[in-house]
Amino acid sequence: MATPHITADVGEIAPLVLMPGDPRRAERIAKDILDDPKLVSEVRGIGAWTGTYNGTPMSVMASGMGIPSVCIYATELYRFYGVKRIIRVGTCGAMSPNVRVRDVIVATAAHTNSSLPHLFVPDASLSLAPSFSLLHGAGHAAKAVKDVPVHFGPIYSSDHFYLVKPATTEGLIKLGTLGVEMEATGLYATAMAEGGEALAILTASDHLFDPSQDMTAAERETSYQAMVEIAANTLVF
Ligand SMILES: O=P(O)(O)O[C@H]1O[C@H](CO)[C@@H](O)[C@H]1O
Ligand SMILES: O=c1cc[nH]c(=O)[nH]1
Repeated sequence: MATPHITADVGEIAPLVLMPGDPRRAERIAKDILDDPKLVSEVRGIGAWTGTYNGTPMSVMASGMGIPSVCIYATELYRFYGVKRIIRVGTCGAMSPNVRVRDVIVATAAHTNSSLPHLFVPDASLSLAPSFSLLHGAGHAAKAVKDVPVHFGPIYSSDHFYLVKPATTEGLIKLGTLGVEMEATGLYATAMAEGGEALAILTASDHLFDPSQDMTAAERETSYQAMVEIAANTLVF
């Protein structure tokens, strides 16, 4: 059975999924960490690979950029493919002065400027949070990573990469927000709506206030080792 955006047969995508935004990062991650990775869908260039991670079936599939895109793929995976757990492995801009480029952030909540939290329930703005069991697992998995700082805290999902409003950034930082990206809110909302589990783990690819260490486009595709190690071990925790 295919969906409008995935051509894999049911059973060809594992219940555990790693989901970067970038399709090229997805392919690299799949080939790096999965044994015997097989390409099972590539509609619109969004590749999905399935193999095993330390003997457990696991898939890697990209989400594309932005909340509408991640909502499409996550909904189809939870609703039609029996996926149980999705962990986003993305890049973000660091906001907090305590986070440096290349640090890892585990998103304990996702603030947003998107209208999505208002769409599911009339007259309510949902609190968008990851599943507790994945967050708990990430706490354990992060302990094995010694060489990269791992921060736990809220992040901000923005609908516009370039619309950075100083007053918004300042207010978010005062509330302890660690970084900005574009999908976690959509993934957390979709998991709640579809009865799945979700978490976002991010690598800071740039800093809003100090561009001196910012990653190049190539580094954003390839610098993911600590984040992916935590995410894969959390999926199987
Ligand atoms: O690196 P990925 O996972 O795509 O994540 C970040 O990068 C993209 C913007 O450049 C957005 O998708 C944002 O969320
Ligand atoms: O969405 C993103 C991703 C990386 N860096 C940013 O500033 N924003």
